[in-house]
Amino acid sequence: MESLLAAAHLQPVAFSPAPLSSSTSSSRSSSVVRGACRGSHAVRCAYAKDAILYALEHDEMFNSDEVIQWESGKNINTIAAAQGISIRRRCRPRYPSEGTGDDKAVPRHILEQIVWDKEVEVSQRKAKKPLRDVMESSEHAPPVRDFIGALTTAYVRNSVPALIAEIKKASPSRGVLRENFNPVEIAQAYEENGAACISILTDERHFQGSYEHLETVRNSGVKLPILCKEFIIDSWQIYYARSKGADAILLIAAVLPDLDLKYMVRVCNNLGMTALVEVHDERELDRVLKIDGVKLIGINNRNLETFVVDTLNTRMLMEKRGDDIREKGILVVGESGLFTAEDVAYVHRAGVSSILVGESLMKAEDPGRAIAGLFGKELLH
Ligand SMILES: O=P(O)(O)OC[C@@H](O)[C@@H](O)c1c[nH]c2ccccc12
Repeated sequence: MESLLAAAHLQPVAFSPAPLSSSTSSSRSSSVVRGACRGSHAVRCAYAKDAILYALEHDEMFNSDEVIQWESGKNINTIAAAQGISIRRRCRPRYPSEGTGDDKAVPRHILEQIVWDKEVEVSQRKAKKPLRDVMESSEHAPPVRDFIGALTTAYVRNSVPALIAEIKKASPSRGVLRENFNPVEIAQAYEENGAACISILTDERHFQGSYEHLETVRNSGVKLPILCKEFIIDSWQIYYARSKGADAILLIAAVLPDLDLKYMVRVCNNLGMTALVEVHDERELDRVLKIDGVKLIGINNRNLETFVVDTLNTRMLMEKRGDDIREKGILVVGESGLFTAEDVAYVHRAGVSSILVGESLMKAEDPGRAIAGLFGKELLH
């Protein structure tokens, strides 16, 4: 404890990533110290000891957004807004001595609602399984499968965009998509019909998904790499997804400020996973193109705040930034609102080499057979 308190005075602490392999006592100490570094200078000094005690007691690691708050003295929502992010974080109290200040706030749209619900969910999950335990479980997970490799091979094999086929029971925009829902049967059908990868929704509250779906599909004998489709707001979730067998994870630029994105991409890469970084507009795409280590970008045709879907979005962004993307060797996934072979050909012409499809497959009587309909031919696998 002495050394922790001493270390807490060696401020400012530059941002450094959290421990990536295991939670040793020294790595734990450093995260605790970073956790202590919050608020204005005065607040920081007054709370340093409290914060360390609190962090030790709760075994909690703080995320980069909190470090930026401390470093800049600005609230995370102010920082995020300056980057064009409209999602406000709920700012729950960290220390017993803090108040929330925005108890009466109401979410402005569905994405903000989802993120706020997610903050509650994640803090409950973390309380049950602290970071060091989840990191340890992730070390015993089944080996990571090569998500990007699977996309590239499928693209070369079929000369049409590689398919990431989604398993999604419901969505906030469309309600329940499929009553007869057996994730393993659907995954097997996707595999038999030439999908390159599988995406599985794990959010329970808004999509009726679960990590159990992911885990059972991963242990079912299906060989395709799996994307964990989540609303990631905390690196804890990445380790958790890995511990359940995920090979790739979604990071949404509309939700995560730059430093969180950078940090989380790095966590994914260090775990051998693929980060699919999702953008919806030019500003988000430009932010993401500045981040080192991004290998896969998803262009979402759906605006997550309004649900409006327009495939023109993929074309427009590829026209504007396609050269830059190709130069960096980044692969692009066209996401959402793809129902017909014409839709797929359209985004293919726009320059994408992979697509992510959920609704049109989930609504089909036979989701496996529906794949051929999407491409106008059977896929080889
Ligand atoms: O069902 P669709 O329109 O084919 O879309 C699939 C996928 O793109 C969509 O589920 C999605 C894209 N980005 C997301 C972020 C969170 C939840 C879901 C999504």
